[in-house]
Amino acid sequence: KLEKLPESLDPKNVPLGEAVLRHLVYSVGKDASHAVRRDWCAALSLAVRDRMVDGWMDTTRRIYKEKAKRVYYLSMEFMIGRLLEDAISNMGLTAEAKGFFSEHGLDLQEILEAEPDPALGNGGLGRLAACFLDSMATVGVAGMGYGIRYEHGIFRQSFQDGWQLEEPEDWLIFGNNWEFHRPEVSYPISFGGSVQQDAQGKMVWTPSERILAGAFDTPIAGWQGKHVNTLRLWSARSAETLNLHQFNQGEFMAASRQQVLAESITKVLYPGDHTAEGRELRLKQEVFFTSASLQDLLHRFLLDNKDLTALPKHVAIQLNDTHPAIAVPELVRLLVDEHDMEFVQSFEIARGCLNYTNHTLLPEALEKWPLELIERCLPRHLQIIREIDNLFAAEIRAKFEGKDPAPMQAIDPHHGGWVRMGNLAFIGAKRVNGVSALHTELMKQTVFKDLHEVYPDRILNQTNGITPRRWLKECNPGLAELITETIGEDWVGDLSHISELVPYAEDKAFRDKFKAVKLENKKRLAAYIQSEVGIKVDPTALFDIQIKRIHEYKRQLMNALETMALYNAMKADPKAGWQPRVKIFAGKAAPSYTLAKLIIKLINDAAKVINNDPDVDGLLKLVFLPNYNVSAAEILIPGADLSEQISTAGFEASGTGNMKFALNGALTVGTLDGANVEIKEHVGDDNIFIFGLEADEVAARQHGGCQPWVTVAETPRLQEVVTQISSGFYSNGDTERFKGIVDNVLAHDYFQVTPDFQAYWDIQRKIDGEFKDQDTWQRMAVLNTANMGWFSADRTIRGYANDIWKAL
Ligand SMILES: CCc1ccc([C@H](C)CC(=O)N[C@@H]2O[C@H](CO)[C@@H](O)[C@H](O)[C@H]2O)cc1
Repeated sequence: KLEKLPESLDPKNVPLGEAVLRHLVYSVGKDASHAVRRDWCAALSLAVRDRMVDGWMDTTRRIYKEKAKRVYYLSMEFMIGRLLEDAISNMGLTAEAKGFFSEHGLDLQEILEAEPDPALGNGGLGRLAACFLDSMATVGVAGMGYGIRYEHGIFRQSFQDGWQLEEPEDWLIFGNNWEFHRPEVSYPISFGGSVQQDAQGKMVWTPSERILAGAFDTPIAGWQGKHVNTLRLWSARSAETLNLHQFNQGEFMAASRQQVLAESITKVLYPGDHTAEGRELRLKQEVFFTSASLQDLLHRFLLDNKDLTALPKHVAIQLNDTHPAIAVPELVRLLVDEHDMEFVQSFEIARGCLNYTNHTLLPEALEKWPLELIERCLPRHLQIIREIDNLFAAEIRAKFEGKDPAPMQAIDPHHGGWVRMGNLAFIGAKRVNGVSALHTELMKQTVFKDLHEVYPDRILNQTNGITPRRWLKECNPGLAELITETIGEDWVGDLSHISELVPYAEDKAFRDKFKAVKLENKKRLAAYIQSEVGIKVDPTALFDIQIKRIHEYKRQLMNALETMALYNAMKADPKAGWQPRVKIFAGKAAPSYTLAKLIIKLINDAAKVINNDPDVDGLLKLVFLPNYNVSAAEILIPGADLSEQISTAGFEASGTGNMKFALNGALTVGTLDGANVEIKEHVGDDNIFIFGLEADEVAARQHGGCQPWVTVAETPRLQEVVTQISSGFYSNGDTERFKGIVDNVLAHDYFQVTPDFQAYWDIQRKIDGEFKDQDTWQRMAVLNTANMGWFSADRTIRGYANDIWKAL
């Protein structure tokens, strides 16, 4: 009877401003005259959330009614960024919100910036998951994100004398206005103990540790709020309550020991991007959210289905890399141990639902857990993994005479015994995909070569994408308005329409407007740089930006070395008519990654020298912005002229920053790596700057053993810079400080900086020339924006839905 609420309660019938004021007073408990920006931010968030709830319930009701196939996206990371501007835009409330606040002399932009940025991810993988949530809700997939509600996301980065400092990130300190706590949704997660066989021969696991997973739901509205899906994040708490007796004895620590231990599981995100640290707590985090998610989706399935053999018809599960790969034995365990199903049938059901996406080929990023740890923490899962390996081996022996299954199995008995999560995920999945065409081919030729031979149709490609809502409509309103006034607004919901801009590349008037928008964005970025690091940059200079996690394969070092060589050349002849450049870096290094942290220090030390040298004032500035995150990217990307995508070919699985820059009218300088290859195919060879060794050449050199010191000696500009660095030129004469970098480059140079340096220098000089011819440059820039339609995450999600999930 209460299904349909009285009209008067429908938030759509209350002007947004009134709803904001009502929440300010009755939800936030502040009156307008004393409210600060954060209070208005909270009130506006609650008012906008109200508008999403009806759509949310409608979507849920529709999914149940239509028995739509459900998609569950399991990810250890969701780098969702601030949600308010995105929700306002997707719900079509931007104008109304702007109007209300300017009416009251308040600036909506300032209120939006009062929202904390929930950095629940490290980098590409986490942000992709967030873009996918937006696209699944926009395209109308019944998709649900499952992850961890970390109390602390990726660390806050600051610099002390140029060195990276890490501090805990505190996104929840003022509460979270978007989530709904679901205390009634709670699942037990078990660890340790032992497994016995009962009289009926059934395996019974008696865990030594049990904690509870509690659900927190965040509504995810798609474009125009047509569909509102759910992001369910799990938080750990103890199954036991406080030990009151101990507490009264004053043993406060002992009394809350269980609570502290349990809550530590969802306390903080592991900051390792590409380095599997192999810590027990990390394994527990992976098991915790995976088990809670599988228990929850089975519970939901059984609400209106009885026959678990039908699960694959109604449910598709996507494993975001190997981090939730324990899902393979865990789903089998739940079906066998808790639903009394037969082992082989349970494995078939699990394999019918599970799909695995690989995001990296870096050996150190491929997770493998010590057998003894799995034995100790997950004795029942290990039994099941062994049975899966046996089933797999039998299948291989049956199908491939004389083929040894051992190298492909999950368990590697050698070197003390390991469980290889990549193999486990591959064996337990129906489909395995890479994230760019090149990466998927390399997966077949390298890490999964033998598995690909035995399962030739299992691997397919789904090239990454980005949501055009956050990464154009919201972060670059100037360009969005220009596009909409030129070709209408259909591009927001369907980015393939943006190709209607192609003819305007030939339209001088349009190019000038395009350029004017870019200049405004560069001025905004210049103000941000001034406020963040106190460096004044000229918005008419060429803004050359490299923003991403710091990693040797992403080659921030090669960019820094080229910058130092440019500095030398400018100093040698300041009047040579140089194209003024602002080199902008940003990105975090994993705290344990010393070489990456040393590269940050080198760039900061070089900046001190270059930015204070009057000889190159107005010609060259070097900036390293602290604490790069989603919100910073939303200011940096619209203000870029040049996008640095210079990874060692074969190492960047896809990249997604490359897509964001090109969509916002920046030109790419890059290698034929990851999705750069496909960006080149779509924007055209003349509208991108490609250089360097290709993946097969890199592989040949890495296996062939190269002599980087010889290459340096043969590359004068590089030699000069390397000599300067090792002589202490950038370190007040301290010849030791950057020894780690110099020795590494000269001796190993595994990531091929030395052989690619000259080509990189040459193409940068070519770019100087091209930028001077602004008409040509703007034509190329318009053609980049106009040809990026395919890189919408809506296209990617439709690919997953049609080729993998069968869910549309
Ligand atoms: C276990 C530690 C760990 C943590 C995160 C990861 C991620 C897979 C690293 C990552 O973010 N990979 C990036 O994924 C993006 C989305 O597909 C790609 O665009 C990037 O090329 C890839 O580096 C590996 C290992």
